Amino acid sequence: MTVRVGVLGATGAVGQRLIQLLDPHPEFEIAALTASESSAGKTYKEAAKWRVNSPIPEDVAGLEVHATDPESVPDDVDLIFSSLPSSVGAEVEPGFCEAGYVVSSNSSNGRMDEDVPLIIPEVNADHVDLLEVQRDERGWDGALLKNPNCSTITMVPPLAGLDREFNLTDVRVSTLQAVSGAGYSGVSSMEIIDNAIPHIGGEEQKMESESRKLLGSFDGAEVHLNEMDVAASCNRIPTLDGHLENVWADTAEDISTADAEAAMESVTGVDLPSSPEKLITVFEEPDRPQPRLDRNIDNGMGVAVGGFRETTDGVQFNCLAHNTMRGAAGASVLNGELLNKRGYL
Ligand SMILES: N[C@@H](CC=O)C(=O)O
Repeated sequence: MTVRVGVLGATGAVGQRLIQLLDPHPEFEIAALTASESSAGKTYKEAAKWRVNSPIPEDVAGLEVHATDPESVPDDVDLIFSSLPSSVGAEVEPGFCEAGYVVSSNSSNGRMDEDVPLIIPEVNADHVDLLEVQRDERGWDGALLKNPNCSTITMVPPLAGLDREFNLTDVRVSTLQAVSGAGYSGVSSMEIIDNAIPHIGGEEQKMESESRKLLGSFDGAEVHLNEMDVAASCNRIPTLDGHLENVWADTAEDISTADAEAAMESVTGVDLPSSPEKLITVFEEPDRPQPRLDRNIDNGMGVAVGGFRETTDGVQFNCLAHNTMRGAAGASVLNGELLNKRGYL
């Protein structure tokens, strides 16, 4: 049965990607769009400055955009995708859940809340049942589930393979993040052309905390954070899409580069429409993965790894994923598919 879905923040960069992915989706049908007050009452085509590299879907172009409040969204919408600025998400998402809507959110508010599942389906799908605890505690008919930050999503699948086989103790990561991560008006051309910016506000803290939650264990009542120590340094570079990351991972057990590659490849896709079969592609060429060449791997939903070297206490590698697909809109859609499959809608 087709699931009727709504998109909050539909005119933004991630909102547009969501529409691109949801329009042809085999399980979902776009039924409601919301944006800021200034867009309410306009058609989507009038309200959105469409910047995605495929035409605006015809059946979406004429839909009316509503204000972002639960009263504006029809009751027969079963699932809401949210890509709101975090301050707005914090204000409105709980109201949607209280009104009975199930929300798959890309916004960063609430990701570390104890009763909010933070999910990458190929890594920790079992955490979704934290929603039972959330519903009990908050008295919601709806539910709130989050995907992680784009730079965290890039490194966690390969780390999951290492942790399962060899127990991670320390992770150090330095990122080279594309400008699309900051949105259309995030970084000006004068700031980023011929430059690199060694600061992305709040990003390091997100990588350090979210990765420990994703690789933590769920005992049916709460998620216990993984005990590994994570330190991140985040940098913006002038690529358009695709976050590249240099990772140093220390393990409790001895590990060779071949062991590391095999452990990562054991983290495969899951049985959901947007999950790639393979998930992690290992490159043997020392100069891969690269953003321009490899960000669209598995329709932008794969993770590419390479550049393996043994270190004193573990292994060093590079990883790359498409930040607005696997790292944002695609991640939310995948979580929506999980919610549907697990009967939460
Ligand atoms: N916070 C991230 C968003 C992901 O693309 C960034 O700034 O790059």
